[in-house]
Amino acid sequence: MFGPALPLAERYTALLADAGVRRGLIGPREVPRLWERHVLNCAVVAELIPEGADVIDIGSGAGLPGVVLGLLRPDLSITLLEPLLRRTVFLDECVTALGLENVTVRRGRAEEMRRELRADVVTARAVAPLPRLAGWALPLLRSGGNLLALKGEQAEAELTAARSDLAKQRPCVADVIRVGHGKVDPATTVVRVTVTAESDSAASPRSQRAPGGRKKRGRKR
Ligand SMILES: C[S@@+](CC[C@H](N)C(=O)[O-])C[C@H]1O[C@@H](n2cnc3c(N)ncnc32)[C@H](O)[C@@H]1O
Repeated sequence: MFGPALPLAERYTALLADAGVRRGLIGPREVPRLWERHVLNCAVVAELIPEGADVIDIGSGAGLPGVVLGLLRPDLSITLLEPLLRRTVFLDECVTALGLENVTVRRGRAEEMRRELRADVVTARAVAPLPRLAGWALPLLRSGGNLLALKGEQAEAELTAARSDLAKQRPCVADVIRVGHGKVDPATTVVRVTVTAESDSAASPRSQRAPGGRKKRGRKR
């Protein structure tokens, strides 16, 4: 699945198992299942993200899924958004160690970034219940953009309970999809919320750029 990025994925997994565990960012019991349950589980989400997209990963923690997406997809421009210093220090170290020129670490809370950040895709894994997460993520999305929330088996129930909340926040459609069949078991469950076309007078010209309109950047290995 990783192709030429496999050595980077292995290096990142080793960083999680070593410094990630020592600094309390990953539980020691997760080490035997880091690859299957964490790295692969996040990697399969890449197939939902269009070429050249700007991505914000809210609540990156130790870098899941943002670092995995960044190393797998050099075409993406990824912002790892994380409020806790201890975690942003680790994320900066990962970005440097892996030479990820397409990944930027930003310390802050998602709800405080409305004026500063815009993206085609927002990802989040294990960060907040859907209504709260959508309240943080939807203002950061360009029209037509997607929130991809990695959720557990209760995703359908969570979405059903959250639908009216979502509709109040911004015009959108939402569904639950499972990605990575045959690559990861169980497949990764994603709640996808797509912002539908709207007349958004607050949108900046930048916010209306289509994915892929950005010049590609190379990666230093
Ligand atoms: C349970 S951890 C999940 C980390 C990672 N996404 C993962 O799956 O391993 C939740 C993360 O969300 C971050 N977080 C909490 N509130 C946030 C907010 N308002 N904006 C951005 N991140 C937030 C926390 O600091 C923490 O790192």
